[in-house]
Amino acid sequence: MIHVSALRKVYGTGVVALDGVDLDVREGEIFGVLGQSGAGKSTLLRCVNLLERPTSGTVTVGGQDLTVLGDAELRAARQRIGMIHQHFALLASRTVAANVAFPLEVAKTPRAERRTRVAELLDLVGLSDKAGAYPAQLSGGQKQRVGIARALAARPKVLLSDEATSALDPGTTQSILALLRRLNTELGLTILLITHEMQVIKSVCDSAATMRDGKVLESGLVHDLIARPGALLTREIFPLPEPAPPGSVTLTFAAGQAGEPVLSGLVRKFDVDVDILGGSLEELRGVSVGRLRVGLHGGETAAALAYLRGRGVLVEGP
Ligand SMILES: Nc1ncnc2c1ncn2[C@@H]1O[C@H](COP(=O)(O)OP(=O)(O)OP(=O)(O)O)[C@@H](O)[C@H]1O
Repeated sequence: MIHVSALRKVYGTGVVALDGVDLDVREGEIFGVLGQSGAGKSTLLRCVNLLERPTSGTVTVGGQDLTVLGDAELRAARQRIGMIHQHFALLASRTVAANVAFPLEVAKTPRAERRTRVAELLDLVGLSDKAGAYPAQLSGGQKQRVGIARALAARPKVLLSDEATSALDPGTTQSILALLRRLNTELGLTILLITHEMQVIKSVCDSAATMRDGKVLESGLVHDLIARPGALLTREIFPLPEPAPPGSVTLTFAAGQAGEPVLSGLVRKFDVDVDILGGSLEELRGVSVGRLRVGLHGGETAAALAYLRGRGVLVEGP
């Protein structure tokens, strides 16, 4: 649905914000781009709908290369790409309904159709009772729901989310993420979001990319990345002291394995002692994934490690 190739953005100041970014977002998935402040995430997102013109490279959305379009064609293409923002970007002097209606007015949608569509959208985000309220009378979560309704007014296939939950408390963050997941499922909406919050990646993203210094360091399906040796995402999700103590082994139990009695089998079959040095268990989109650092002593250690690998456990070290 979104294909970004060799994207480079050098600002007038000489700052290289994007330095050869490639990204593929599949139709119907939620794709999260994770990175620290200054990594280039916002620049990347703004380049995807050409709010920022890339210095070089291409951006294709729904099969259309946006970088070659003229102004009028680009305006039409942008209607198929909604966007939501960290600070909501609502018009303070307009009611909730009028905020949601705004893109429909710009698109010259007839008044009666506009009214029906606004009612549908407010119902979709659970704000039908706030149609006549002003943004100042809403909570942060409600404001973001208005932002989402407005972004979906023109029935886009793609939604871009610029740190949409960063200004919200954890409970409200979860409810907005649940809404995004529901819209993704019910409308088949493809969502590209940027975030610095690991919680966002853990709870809703199918795929993820990690950015640093204008580059994508790794990307793919979250569960595939977790199963990849040395993945940065795994280290972020399951922080363990680095470097690992000499002789220790780090085990990653990917989707579905975390509930299996693998360690007890290890002790029984190979007569090894297992020291647990650290670890944690996380839910990634509802599936348990675990990472454990252990010391193995005595018995048939090499055979024990081979057994773990044979069970599909990612074994790193010693
Ligand atoms: N309009 C601009 N003009 C010049 N430099 C810019 C501009 N916007 C961003 N930058 C620079 O580009 C780099 C990447 O910034 P960007 O905002 O894309 O990163 P980010 O990962 O989204 O960080 P944050 O979460 O802090 O916004 C930074 O060095 C930033 O200072």
